[in-house]
Amino acid sequence: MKTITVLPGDGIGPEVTTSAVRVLRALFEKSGRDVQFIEKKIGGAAIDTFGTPLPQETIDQCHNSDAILLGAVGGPKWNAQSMNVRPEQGLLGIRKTMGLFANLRPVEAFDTLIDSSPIKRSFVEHVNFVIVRELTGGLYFGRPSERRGAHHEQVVDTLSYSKNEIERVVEKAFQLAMKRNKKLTSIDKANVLESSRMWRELVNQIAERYPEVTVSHQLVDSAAMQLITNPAQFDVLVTENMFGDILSDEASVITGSLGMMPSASLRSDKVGLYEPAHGSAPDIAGQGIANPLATILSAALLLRYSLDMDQEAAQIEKAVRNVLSQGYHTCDLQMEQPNNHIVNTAEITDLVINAVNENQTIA
Ligand SMILES: NC(=O)C1=CN([C@@H]2O[C@H](COP(=O)(O)OP(=O)(O)OC[C@H]3O[C@@H](n4cnc5c(N)ncnc54)[C@H](O)[C@@H]3O)[C@@H](O)[C@H]2O)C=CC1
Ligand SMILES: CC(C)CC(=O)C(=O)O
Ligand SMILES: [Mg+2]
Repeated sequence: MKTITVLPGDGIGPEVTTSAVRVLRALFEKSGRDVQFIEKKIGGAAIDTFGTPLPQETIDQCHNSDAILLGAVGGPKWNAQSMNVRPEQGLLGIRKTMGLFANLRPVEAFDTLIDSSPIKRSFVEHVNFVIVRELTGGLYFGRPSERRGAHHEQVVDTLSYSKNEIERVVEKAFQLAMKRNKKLTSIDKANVLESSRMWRELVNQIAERYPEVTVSHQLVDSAAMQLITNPAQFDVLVTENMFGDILSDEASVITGSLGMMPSASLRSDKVGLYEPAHGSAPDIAGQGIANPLATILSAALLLRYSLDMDQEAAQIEKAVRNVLSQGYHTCDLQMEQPNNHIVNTAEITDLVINAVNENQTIA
């Protein structure tokens, strides 16, 4: 039997993981797969119960899982707490403890959502790329990271990488590019940062083993602009942890909403952690209106990468497309077509499950 650990977290986290688990259960029932779901706490919810954002029982359970499905962590309730008990530390901690160094964030402009993006239709049409974000090193993990001085008048954060940390994520990005359109864009700040210069050197070295892949380098500031002005040029992007964090929220604008961007955090074996790219959205939490599609699409990635269930993954993706193409969407998406229906989190989940059940085969 396979085990999926569910970490709902905070804010809209429990709302969107509930949706994704419902879709997964429907699929497992249909395909006769024996999969158990075990829920554990992380983030603010864990601080409230255990005094820590990443309790040992959560870590142990994740280590005994085939895959992890996570909602989101954080919220204003925990913002006043000192840094070592912030909910976000739970998320960073589980990624690091599990060694999940490669975060894949696919960006696809679905036909029916093209006009939901504020970017011109001609720029967004046919866009389909994946951001590969380094996830367990870089600026979010470098030490020291602290306040200094008698009056805490100074502060330091550190961007640190070993060769191996860069090589393994770049290798993953090349492997992905080989399965796609064989185009890799590495994003850095090599005109300023030593870490970026080493990053660039290693990308060029690894490129020699992938002669079919066309490699280019872009500075992160210009890449941020080109993501909006010419997103169709991209196939696979690979970049440092914080650069990838920021660029992926920016890229979500192409999809119509942050609520449309799934992610898979991977390592060398099949175990992975799957979560939407968005946060806990405290401004809409508890209202039942969150868009669960990023988490449902993350569940599809879970099936593909951790459970070898490619066909079922494709069924979820097809179901999501079908529901959107019928004009159903949550209120974060702006749709102006005539058959436009705004629905809530539970309703869009029901529609996806119905669409999964109706489509026995993949077109
Ligand atoms: N992976 C994680 O657990 C992440 C956690 N965070 C945490 O989340 C908290 C809130 O952060 P924010 O900066 O507000 O970012 P956020 O991603 O939670 O929200 C940004 C905006 O997007 C909207 N939004 C996000 N997801 C949505 C969805 N599924 N459906 C509809 N609308 C959606 C929100 O309502 C908000 O207006 C913070 O504590 C932050 O640290 C932020 C990013 C990722
Ligand atoms: C705690 C943050 C690094 C979470 C975040 O913004 C993300 O992973 O996208
Ligand atoms: Mg982020």
